[in-house]
Amino acid sequence: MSIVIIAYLRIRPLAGHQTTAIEVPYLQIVDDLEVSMTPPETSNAYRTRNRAPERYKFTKIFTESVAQQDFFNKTTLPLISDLLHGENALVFAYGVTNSGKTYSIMGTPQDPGLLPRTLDVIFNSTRNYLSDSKTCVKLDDKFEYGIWVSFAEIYTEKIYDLLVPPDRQLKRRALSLKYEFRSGHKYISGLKEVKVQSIEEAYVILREGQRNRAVFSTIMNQTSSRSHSVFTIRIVRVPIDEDNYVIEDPSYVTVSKMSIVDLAGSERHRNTFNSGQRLKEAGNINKSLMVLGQCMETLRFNQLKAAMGKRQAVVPFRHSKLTELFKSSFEGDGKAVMVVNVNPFDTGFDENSHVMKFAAVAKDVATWRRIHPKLDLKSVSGSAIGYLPRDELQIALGDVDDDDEDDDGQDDDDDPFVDGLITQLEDLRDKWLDAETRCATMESTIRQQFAKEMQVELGKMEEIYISALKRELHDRQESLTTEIAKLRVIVQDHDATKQSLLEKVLEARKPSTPLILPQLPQQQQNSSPSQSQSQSPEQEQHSDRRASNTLTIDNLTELTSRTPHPSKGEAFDRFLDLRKRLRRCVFREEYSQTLDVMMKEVEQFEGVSFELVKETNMGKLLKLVAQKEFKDDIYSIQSRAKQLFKQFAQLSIPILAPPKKQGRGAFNRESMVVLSVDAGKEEELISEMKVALDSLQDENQKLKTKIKYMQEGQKRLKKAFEKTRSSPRRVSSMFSPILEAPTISDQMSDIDDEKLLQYYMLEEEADKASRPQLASDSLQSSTDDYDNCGAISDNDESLFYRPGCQKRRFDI
Ligand SMILES: Nc1ncnc2c1ncn2[C@@H]1O[C@H](COP(=O)(O)OP(=O)(O)OP(=O)(O)O)[C@@H](O)[C@H]1O
Repeated sequence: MSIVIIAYLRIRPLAGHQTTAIEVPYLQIVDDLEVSMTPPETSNAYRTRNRAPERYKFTKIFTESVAQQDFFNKTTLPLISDLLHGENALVFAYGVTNSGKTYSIMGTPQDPGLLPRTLDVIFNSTRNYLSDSKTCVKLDDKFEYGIWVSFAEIYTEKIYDLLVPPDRQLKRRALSLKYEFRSGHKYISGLKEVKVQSIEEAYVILREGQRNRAVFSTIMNQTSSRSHSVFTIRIVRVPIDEDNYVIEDPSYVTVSKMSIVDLAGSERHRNTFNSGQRLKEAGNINKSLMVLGQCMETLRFNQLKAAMGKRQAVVPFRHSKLTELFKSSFEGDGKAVMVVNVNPFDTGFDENSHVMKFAAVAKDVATWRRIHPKLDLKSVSGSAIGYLPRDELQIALGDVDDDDEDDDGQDDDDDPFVDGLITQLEDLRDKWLDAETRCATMESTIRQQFAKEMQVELGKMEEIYISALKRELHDRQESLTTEIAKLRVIVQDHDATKQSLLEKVLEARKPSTPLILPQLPQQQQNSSPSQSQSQSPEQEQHSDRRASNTLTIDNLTELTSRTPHPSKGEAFDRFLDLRKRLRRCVFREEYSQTLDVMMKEVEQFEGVSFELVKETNMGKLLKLVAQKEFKDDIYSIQSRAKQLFKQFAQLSIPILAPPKKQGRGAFNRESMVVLSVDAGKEEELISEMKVALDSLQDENQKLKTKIKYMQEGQKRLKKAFEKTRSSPRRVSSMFSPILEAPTISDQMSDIDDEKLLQYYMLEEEADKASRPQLASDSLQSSTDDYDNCGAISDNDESLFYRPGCQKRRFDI
């Protein structure tokens, strides 16, 4: 049957007068079995490891409020029952200094700890006398119990007897560990074991040991927490027969022990600023606690290896006195109970985390429980043997303590040859164990070294990686900065362009440079309130003066539908080439016939536009030539250049020409509007203007056609009038307003459809009146048209209102 090491956690309360040194509590109780520890920022764990909370499980957690009695009942009482039934037990308190180990084990006179209470219960149970606590274990009354106690101290890897007072020289004799052949376990050779008959005797022994410990501490200038104290209670259980005699047969005697250990504080010497003896102490404490930790780890590994069917490693029990002594307990000979003490109020996270980690490993160690043979009391016979001191008992039980210095050695029945072989075997066994241990230690050291090196390597790699990342980041940042700078320049350029455009727009908005457009039809005027504004007289004058700079609707159209850049065409190349040749000739002063030929070429160049001249810089060159003085200018180069320059300069006039002077068909001053152009709305305005222009052109076309028809009609009307001089007065009075009226084209703007209709009516009437005499082809063809529309009578108004006819007339 496997058993695990039992681990209890006891949290020390903060004493009433104390104030905590820990600002933020790092230990939280999750439930009865689990605590969580969050590394605070000040801890090493926070700086070096991950910062996630660490969780630790225990067999049970006792909070600050637990009473000593309750703590004892739940942790140690069950072990006492086992002990009195022949099982071994180990209780040890583990924790940093000041965490409450001694308080848990010894307690105070008013509130005793586990050890005094254990003694109390043992005597309550084995004697008929009950102490005040009255806590006891129910036992079979067929046994007699002998109780022996011993008290030892392990200090700097040496074992001392606390029940031996210091001698006159104040010297302490260190005891050695011996091998008990029968059980195969180590015991402290020469340790005084005192048989106690009552609880009082036991307390006296306990106090004696504590006093000696305090004296030794003073002698050695040590503090109590620097050593491990081991109090052992040995129970010898002997059956009694029906006649109440103790059965003397040693095979029916069971010996069990319970050790209660108050371990030294587990703090590390680097945190305690020790030197000299203190450092040695710390080193040795650390050694035994470290080995204890290693043993736990190895036992745990072996457990896992066993599960995988692998070979088990040697547990380094022999590396310290503490582990060597309690090897059997950790190997399953009885229960092992660990009391983990923590003081989260004035002990740092790192120290307690170390304790917790140890506990976490130890808690999971499972060992195979050794079953002690049960006594069959029915078959017991013989005489009683009574109680014997341990050494006598050992002899009675046949134990051979080979290397015990205090023992004389051999039994008379022992064979020296066999003893020699056994010794050799022991030596070999020891050597083998040593070798195994060295091997395990080496492996562990190598692993640690390797882990350290790996850590260093990983650290380096991390550094390299981080620096590479930084470099990369820096490069990217730089390239981004450059990119941003470039973009800024572009934005600035754009801003400049925008600015200049805005300035132009503003310039255009100024009353000095109005954007003058012909009055739009009613519909468009309504859509743009600004268009309904008319010019003030000053503005009119101004616009007159600057007529050449005014952007008219014609110019606008011309500008927006300007032909592509001349440099793209073949004419441009030729003209440019011509200019280059001309310039070369002028600069070399080759005033020969060549220059004349070139001038002729320029003069005869077809399709010269203002832009072509401007883009090829021909204008400038001609100006230059015009200003140049020629000797014997037989080809009149200078005057020809002047002429050409003027001629080319005039090419620009159609584009930026002032509005056509007023006249028939031109836009009069009243029909002009001044538009203010909002920034960024130029495009919109231009497209609006285009639409307006289109509609104006349509309108214009229609009007022209109407005028043409009217003129024709007027001619015909005149003719008809001449032919019908003899007609009734009524007719002539009807025609008189028309004949006196100005020409139709002059009235163009006043003519609307209504009037046009009247003209046609008169024309028709005159036509009808003269029809008998008329035979002209033109009129005939005209009446043919009417005939096609249907019958015509004098009063037939439907002539003009019949859809087909009316449409034909108005569609023109
Ligand atoms: N559960 C507790 N309730 C009340 N007081 C306690 C408790 N635990 C410890 N103390 C008090 O805390 C102080 C330190 O405790 P203790 O001496 O037991 O610590 P320790 O771990 O044994 O230290 P060291 O390793 O130095 O021996 C003592 O004054 C003790 O009375």
